[in-house]
Amino acid sequence: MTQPDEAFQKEFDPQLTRRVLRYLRPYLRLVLGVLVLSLLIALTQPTFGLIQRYAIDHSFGPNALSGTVDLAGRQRLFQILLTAAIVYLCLKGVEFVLRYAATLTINIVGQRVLYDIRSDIFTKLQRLQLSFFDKTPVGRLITRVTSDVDAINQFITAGLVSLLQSTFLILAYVIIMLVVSWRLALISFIVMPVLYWATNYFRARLRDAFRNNSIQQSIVNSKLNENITGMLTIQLFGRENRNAVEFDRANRRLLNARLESVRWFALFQPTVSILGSVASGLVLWYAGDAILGADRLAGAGITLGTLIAFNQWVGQLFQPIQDLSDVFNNLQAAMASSERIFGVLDTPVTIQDKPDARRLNQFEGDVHLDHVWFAYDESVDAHTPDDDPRWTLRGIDLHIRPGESVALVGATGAGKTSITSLVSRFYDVQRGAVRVDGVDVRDLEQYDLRRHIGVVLQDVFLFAGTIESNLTLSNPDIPHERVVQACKYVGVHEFIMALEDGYDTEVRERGATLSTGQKQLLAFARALIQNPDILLVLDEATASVDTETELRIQEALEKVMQGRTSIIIAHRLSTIEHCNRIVVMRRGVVVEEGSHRELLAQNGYYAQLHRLQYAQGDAAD
Ligand SMILES: Nc1ncnc2c1ncn2[C@@H]1O[C@H](COP(=O)(O)OP(=O)(O)OP(=O)(O)O)[C@@H](O)[C@H]1O
Repeated sequence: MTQPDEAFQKEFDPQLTRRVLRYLRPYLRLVLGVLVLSLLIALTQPTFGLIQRYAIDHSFGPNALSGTVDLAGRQRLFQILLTAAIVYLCLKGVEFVLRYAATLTINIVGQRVLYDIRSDIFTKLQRLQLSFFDKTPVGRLITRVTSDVDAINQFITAGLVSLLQSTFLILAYVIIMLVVSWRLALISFIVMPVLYWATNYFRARLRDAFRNNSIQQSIVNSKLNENITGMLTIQLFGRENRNAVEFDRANRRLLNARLESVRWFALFQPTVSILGSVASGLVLWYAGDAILGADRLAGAGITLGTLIAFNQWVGQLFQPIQDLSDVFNNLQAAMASSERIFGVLDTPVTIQDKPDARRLNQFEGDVHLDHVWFAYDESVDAHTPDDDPRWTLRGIDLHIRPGESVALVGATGAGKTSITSLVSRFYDVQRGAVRVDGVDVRDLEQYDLRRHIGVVLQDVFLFAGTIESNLTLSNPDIPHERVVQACKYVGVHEFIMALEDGYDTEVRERGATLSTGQKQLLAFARALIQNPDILLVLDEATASVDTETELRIQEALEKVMQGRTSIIIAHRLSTIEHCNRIVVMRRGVVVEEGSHRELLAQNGYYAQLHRLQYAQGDAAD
């Protein structure tokens, strides 16, 4: 996806270039190979003109054409022509092999570097803390791993290599032309600076036009997407006409952008072609003058063969000059992409294991939030005043004993989910500590901590794969019997067996074909199979299921909670009445605590919430 807010180009930056070049280090031999191959290709190129020149001057020279050569002489001349043709062909064969080897090698290097960078980004993304993903849109990260990485490939194949190859070729042509006839060479070079400038100019205009094209295209795409997915709302609110006008505006901008690029494109090729004709014309005029015997050019050594060879060289010199004019643009585009890629790679990992992090094989399941103050905003620190509005949790004290079930309730945004995120150490607290089995989670290995915590998310995430692999999370050590046992336990076995391939049914489009309730039950089964010591359930999903499914989920939840420390977030208070303890939160603080009965008896905030929900329930009935 195009990111209109991101820069496409950046000035050449030697430091960034050095960092990209570092990725070439493991492939130094291949890079040297490309260098040698490019040099050899550059050397073969002007040779074709030389062979033709030799053949023409020796076979069709003035003597041969004047008719004064006898038959034996003619045969000898033909022999020369034949030899020249064979050498020409052989050399073309060599050129084919060289080009094949060069293209293959450079692309192998380019692709390997891409592979390395993609792996580096992926590894980094996996280590980065959740707060990074809160701030960075998914589309942008995907662009890093796809198009930005491709721009680095451009940097290597179209940038660096093209720079080398074009420079070698230009040097080879210029030297051979100067050696064969310096006068004709200088005449031919007159057009080259104009060609370089024109190519630069047109390519820059074309690139701008293409960029504008893709921006306008992405605007049209997102308008289409919005209109198609939101068609119900659009028709309900009668927004068709207004949306049509908006779409037409975007569509027209796309049309204009496309026409703009067509205009430049239509000018580009004819301009190059005219410049080529001017160069050929100049060569023809000057060489013809010399061949036809102008006195002032006597001794210039220009023959018919030289004329034909020069005509060819001039044409061939155009390509590397055009390529060269594009090299710097390619490099600049790659600069912007590399900067963005290194931006991700350099993001500091704030949540990481201490060198002496403790390992815990068995968890009791004691969870203690000890005077916890927490804010998502990274500019908040331990010294930020208590009344700062950026605090999400303000001095939470909550001790949950092993095997105890605690429900967190409160209005939306009160900080319930934040508490569960802190127990898994997805974020670090600014003040106080979160302790599991008496150990600060910051002193534990993250892998160990999370291995013992089972989380049932409100939006159950199903991966591409079978139902079974989704339940075991692709762990081959979990036997099928255990999976079936867990599914029977939470009451989802019959449903799975009714599917086309039972446990081997492929989950499509992240389980779009499964109902919310079914996904929730699968999530419970998954949690059971992983057998965690601490269970976090974010069960808002029950809010959107029917009463029967809710009862089944309720039953499954009770079973899953048995014997383990559980923290449950529920919006439906009926779900959590049976919990050992209910913690009521409001704006980041705990306002009430106790069992369902105790809280009702207190007649405070919980009782109020409870009354409200029952009133709603009655109204709905
Ligand atoms: N990843 C995040 N980055 C920044 N702010 C966040 C993030 N997650 C939550 N918040 C903010 O923190 C506050 C507490 O959110 P939290 O999700 O903990 O509330 P909650 O009680 O679980 O609400 P709900 O019942 O709606 O899920 C809210 O104001 C929310 O906007």
